[in-house]
Amino acid sequence: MSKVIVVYHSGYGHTQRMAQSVAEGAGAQLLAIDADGNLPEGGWEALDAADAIVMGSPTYMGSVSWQFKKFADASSKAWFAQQWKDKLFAGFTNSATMNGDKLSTLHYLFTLAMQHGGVWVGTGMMPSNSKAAQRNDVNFVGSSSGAMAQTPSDAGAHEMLSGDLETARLFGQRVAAAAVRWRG
Ligand SMILES: Cc1cc2nc3c(=O)[nH]c(=O)nc-3n(C[C@H](O)[C@H](O)[C@H](O)COP(=O)(O)O)c2cc1C
Repeated sequence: MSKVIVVYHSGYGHTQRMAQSVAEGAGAQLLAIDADGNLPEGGWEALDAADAIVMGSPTYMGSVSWQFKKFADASSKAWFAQQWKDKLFAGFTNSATMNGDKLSTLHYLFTLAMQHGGVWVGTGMMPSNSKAAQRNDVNFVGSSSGAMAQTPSDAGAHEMLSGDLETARLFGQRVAAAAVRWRG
């Protein structure tokens, strides 16, 4: 069986809900980066042992949160030893605005994965962009690089749209299926 880890930071719970949906779809272990930018005990070892690492961060000022960046910088230890080479990687983010520069966040996660010598998995999903499209459709936000969710700035995590969470769940499923194929 392949091992998928979802490592994420969430300041106010929105990205955490997304992470839970991705993990549900992937059958993955969740690893939360805390408010100080640190992993729980055993976190690094779990990442070293993973076949696929799915990274999640809220979009803050057009990029990842500082807590996620602290984790990324600390991952240079694994980079030095090329410990994460040839793992699968994928990413997801949530922001308040429909665009909100979420793609910059995913690009950052992609670059981190490439620095580690990983292989990137996108959503593989068609966008919902016809006249009949509804905001709550799967992949209404329309991302191929990684899963995206959009939650209004005054909406709590419990108010996240089921369509965005379903997008995250299906994305997790795709990463898990890719990990099985990648292991051979
Ligand atoms: C410091 C900060 C910067 C933010 N920057 C952006 C941004 O660049 N684009 C955007 O659409 N939303 C932005 N937001 C809104 C967050 O992306 C949004 O509230 C998100 O749901 C937070 O996720 P979290 O609950 O997992 O922390 C920002 C919020 C904060 C607190």
